Amino acid sequence: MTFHKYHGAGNDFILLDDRAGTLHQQFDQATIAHWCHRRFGIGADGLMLLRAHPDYDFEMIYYNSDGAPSSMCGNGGRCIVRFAHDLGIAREEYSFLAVDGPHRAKLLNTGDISLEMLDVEDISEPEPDKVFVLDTGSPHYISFVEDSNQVDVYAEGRAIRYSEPYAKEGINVNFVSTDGKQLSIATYERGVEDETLACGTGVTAAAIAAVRRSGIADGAFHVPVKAKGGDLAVRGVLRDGRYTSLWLEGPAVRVFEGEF
Ligand SMILES: N[C@@H](CCC[C@H](N)C(=O)O)C(=O)O
Repeated sequence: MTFHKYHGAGNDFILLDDRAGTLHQQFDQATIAHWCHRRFGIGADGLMLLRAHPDYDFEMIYYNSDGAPSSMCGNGGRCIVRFAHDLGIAREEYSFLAVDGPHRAKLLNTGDISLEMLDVEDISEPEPDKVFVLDTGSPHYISFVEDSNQVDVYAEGRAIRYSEPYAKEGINVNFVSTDGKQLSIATYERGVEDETLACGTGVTAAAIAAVRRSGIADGAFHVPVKAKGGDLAVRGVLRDGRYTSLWLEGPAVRVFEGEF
């Protein structure tokens, strides 16, 4: 079987062309976890299948590196668009179905890929002005800190991820700091159960939390976000408490392909 390796700002994935729709019969959760293992397998934060779909350019099926299917992956969404393009599925604008619903995506002149994310309205603030919890396709805990690069992401992220009320379903934990111009972010991902170099739904959640925290009125926003594996940005519009027209932009790069 041919596999393809891609990354989006260091968030890396194994991609499989499953347009025939037969691959899921060939592996189970333990096999995916084995392939994603960084010492005994190919190594990746997740695995995706690109499936044919009658109403969309393709369907994205996503698994975390623990081998279990999970919720939306923003960097995965951007990488699977690049994969579709590399497979010869050429579009001005892509339209694909993911676990959280339909998405549009575009290849930008810079070479980056921009992915439309679902609207967000429900945001809770367990610690006002410091901690925000919201779902951008995947659930995120956003904690504003002095310097995200100084946080022990594995220890502190894991402690929050396994604390009540999050332990059962899990949550992705993001430490975010700002210099007033851009955000810096470090993320602990559930299902990988470790720090990853970037998380697209996490970057989207951090940008929304930063806009909310700034108290700005309705209007368009553009938030650059520095993840440990690369630079991303989120564009959007705040209207009557609803974050809409959300586009996540950043690199999505083919690394190599191989056989197993
Ligand atoms: N890396 C992803 C998020 C993947 C899903 C997450 N680990 C979860 O299970 O919630 C991204 O780029 O958004």
